[in-house]
Order: sequence, then C-alpha cells, then structure tokens
Amino acid sequence: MRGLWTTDRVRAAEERVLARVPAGSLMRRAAFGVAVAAVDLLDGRRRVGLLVGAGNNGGDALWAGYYLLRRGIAVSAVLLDPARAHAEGLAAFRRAGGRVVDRLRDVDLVVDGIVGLSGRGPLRPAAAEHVAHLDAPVLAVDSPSGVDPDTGAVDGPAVRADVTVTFGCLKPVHALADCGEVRLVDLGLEPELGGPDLVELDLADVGAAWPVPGRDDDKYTQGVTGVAAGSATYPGAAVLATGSALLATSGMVRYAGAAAEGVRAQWPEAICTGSITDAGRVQSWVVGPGLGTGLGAEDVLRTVLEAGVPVCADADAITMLANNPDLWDARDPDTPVVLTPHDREFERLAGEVGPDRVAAARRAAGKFDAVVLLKGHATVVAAPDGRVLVNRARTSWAATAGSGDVLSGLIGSLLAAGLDPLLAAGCAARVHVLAAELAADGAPIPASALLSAVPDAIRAARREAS
Ligand SMILES: NC(=O)C1=CN([C@@H]2O[C@H](COP(=O)(O)OP(=O)(O)OC[C@H]3O[C@@H](n4cnc5c(N)ncnc54)[C@H](OP(=O)(O)O)[C@@H]3O)[C@@H](O)[C@H]2O)[C@@H](O)CC1
Ligand SMILES: [K+]
Repeated sequence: MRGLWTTDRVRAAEERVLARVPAGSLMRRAAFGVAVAAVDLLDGRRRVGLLVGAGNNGGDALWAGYYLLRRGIAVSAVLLDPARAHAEGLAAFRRAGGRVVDRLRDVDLVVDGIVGLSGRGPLRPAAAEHVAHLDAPVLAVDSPSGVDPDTGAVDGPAVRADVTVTFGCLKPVHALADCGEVRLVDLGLEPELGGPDLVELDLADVGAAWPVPGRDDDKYTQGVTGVAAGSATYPGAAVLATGSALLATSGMVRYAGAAAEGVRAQWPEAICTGSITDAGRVQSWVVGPGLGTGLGAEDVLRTVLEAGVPVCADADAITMLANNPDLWDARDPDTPVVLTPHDREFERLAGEVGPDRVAAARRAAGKFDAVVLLKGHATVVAAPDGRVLVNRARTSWAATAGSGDVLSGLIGSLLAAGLDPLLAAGCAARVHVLAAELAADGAPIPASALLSAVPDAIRAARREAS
C-alpha cells in the first residue's frame, strides 16, 4: 500500500524538516537522486540537457547538472527565466563547467526542471516551445511539467516523461497521470507527513485481501452474489457479469433476469431465474449492465436497493438513478452501495467531472453516501468518509466494450464475500486492469478474453501476497 500526499501537505512537512536540517541539504539530496537516475538512463552516453524553470524545481535540475558534470558528463542548460534561476544551483553548475545555452541540441537525455510542486496549468509558451522540439528521453524532476501535481490534469502542452524522480513521497500526479517510471528519493519527510490523502493498493495488498475458501467454508458461507443484468435481446452483459462473479470467488452466483437462458448456456454453475422476485437469498447484488432503463428495469433496481445487502450499481442502474433520483428512496439507509460510472454516467448523476477527478469522486461519494468508482485511465475510488484509493493505469487494454460488466461482477462477488466496499472496489479494479494486461499481452482483446484472464490475475495477486 502506497500513500500519496497533496502538494500542500508536502510543503508543510518540508518546512518542518527544513527547520532542523542545514539549508540546501534537502535540495542537494533530491538533486543527487536525479543525477543517479540520469546516469542510469544514460547507460554510458555522456550528454545531458537541462530545462530550468524559475523555482526550486529548476534548482534541483541545476544541482543535478553539477553532480553529473563532476562525473565527467557534458551538461548544458536552458534557463527559461534567467533572472529567477536558482542562484546557488546556477553558481554551482557554472563552477563545475556547465554551459548555459539558448536551445538544447544533440543531447542523450533531457532533465525537465521547468516546474514541480508549484506548477499550475499547462506549460507556458516559451517552455512549450523547447519541449516541442525534444528528441531525447526525458527525466522529469519531481513531476512532468505542465501536468498538475495535485490532480494529474493536463490542459495543454506538457512534458511526456520516460522517468520521473520524485522526493520525500509520492504526490497524486504520480498515480493519476502518466509519469513514466516513477522513482522515489527518500528525504526523511515521511514522519512529518501524517496520513496520506490518497492510497494506491499494491498487488500484494489485493492478493492479501482477496477472499479464498477456508477449511470450513461451503458455497453459501463464501457469499452468494446476485446478478440483475442483461436482457433477452442483449444477454452479453449478463453473461460477462455473471461469469466474472463466478471466477472471482468460490461463492455461489444467482442470476435473475431476462437473459437467464443465455447465462445458463454459458455458465451451467450459475443458478438462473427469469425474475428478481424469485431469485432467492444473496449477500450482494450487481445491478445495471445491459438492463435497460424502462419501468421493468426500475422495478428491478428498487427491489435490489431494498434487499438490505450491498449493491454494485453500474451502467443502466446509474442512468436510472440519475433520471429518477426518487429511486434512492428504496434504499435501506444501511445498505452499502458502490457506483461505478464512467465520465458520461458520472455527469448524468453528479454533474461535470472537471479536471480534479479525485474531488469529483469524493463529492459524489458524499452526496450519495456511496462508494464511487470513477472509471478512467487511472481509476479513482472514493468512500463517503473521504478515503480515496487510486489505481494507476498501466495500459488501456481494459478500454473495450463489456469490460465494465466484468468489473461489476468482480465488485459484486467481493461485496458478497464481506469486503469493505471501498476495498472491494479497489481490489476489483486492480485485478480487472491486470487481467486486461495479461489477456492482451500486446494486442487488443474483447472483454470475454479479459474475463478468461481473471483467474490468472487473482493468482498473480495472491503470489505477490505470499
Ligand atoms: N518539497 C520538498 O520536499 C522538496 C522540493 N524540492 C523541489 O522544489 C520544487 C518546488 O519548488 P517551488 O515551490 O520553488 O516551485 P516550482 O515548482 O519550481 O515552480 C516555480 C515557478 O514556476 C512558475 N510556474 C507555475 N506553473 C508553471 C507552468 N505551468 N509552466 C511554467 N512555469 C510555471 C511559477 O512562477 P510564476 O512565474 O507564476 O511566478 C512557480 O513559482 C519541487 O517540485 C522540487 O523539485 C526539492 O528541492 C527539495 C525537497
Ligand atoms: K518538472
């Protein structure tokens, strides 16, 4: 489990550490870490270019340049705002033989020290102009410039980093945006930081939390998942959601709905009925994928919400809740609900997502007293109490039709097994992405292939945990 801290929190911790360490020592440690990573990336090549902005991020780059020069590496620097370039860093850089140039030419590696913690908005035109012409790998200092460090939002020109070297702790940008490979340099900040703002689950955490049958378990004790999804014309969503619930845990799965025949044909082990009213007892419901939004579907959603067991509401269920908020009245106040919108569904339900996806998910979680899993390149899962899990997107192979149906089945079965709803959603999202990666292995896949890779993904997570 890794924590991520917002820039305000990092600054406050930094101030407390700075009060008791010699001036400049944190920056030098940070810069030394950058230089070590640069040497690693250079792999024997010897020319480095620095893009240096107006603040301490540029100072880090200049000091890194100083350490690289001392190792015999040729370093040139573009100062984007010469009058405000970090004075001591620049003096050290010049002292060691560094050259200040107008434009980076013929370099093997670029160090992006344009802006870090204080960055807001996209790159400004002068910086954007330099970045547009880069043709060497980029090492970003602290965070890729032009990407908002607190939200990961990119709203114009930004640096595309191959590697990001950050200091003290991870910041939201490191999970929410593409930073390339992220390396962390320890600055002794952790004791001053307090609890993190966001948490990223490691695969080992997911493996440790994943329910597996104990000696005394039977098919009922491991939780029965109910799936209310699909229609006679479109049984696909029902087949995928039921299948993933079956593969996720050893508990039983009941399917209730118009796609019973199609589900039974694909999954003989599922207990199928045509109607929600005679589905039998379950410990969680998955409702919505492919269900439609007509009156019959509203009745299904109402029945599920008043059943008194945790509910994962996806797709058409979210649209129905957005169109007809009175449906919430059916919910027993103690019933945990996990909502899994993509951006358009989110907008129908809770207004625009905006650039701050974490804030949006938190807002909706508070408003609906539900766990909100906001799908996207990085998945954000927010609980009503303010806790947030983020799941860094490694690839986009999961962005395929039917993939959400698989995710809802995974969440439903973890809810049935009794996991905390936030953890259930976070673990399901992690296994979902891994299953997509394993299935894709470099080529596009349909959701049914993602589904088939779910057991391999769970195995991989459990291996990490052992
Ligand atoms: N925390 C720690 O523990 C440690 C932190 N350290 C380092 O300090 C860094 C933070 O430094 P910092 O606060 O001096 O600001 P920084 O990010 O360099 O920005 C400078 C100026 O850039 C401008 N600017 C803003 N947006 C912009 C944009 N989009 N495009 C272009 N320019 C933009 C804006 O100035 P403005 O022009 O608006 O006046 C802003 O003030 C941190 O990331 C890390 O590298 C380490 O040394 C040691 C330990
Ligand atoms: K940077």
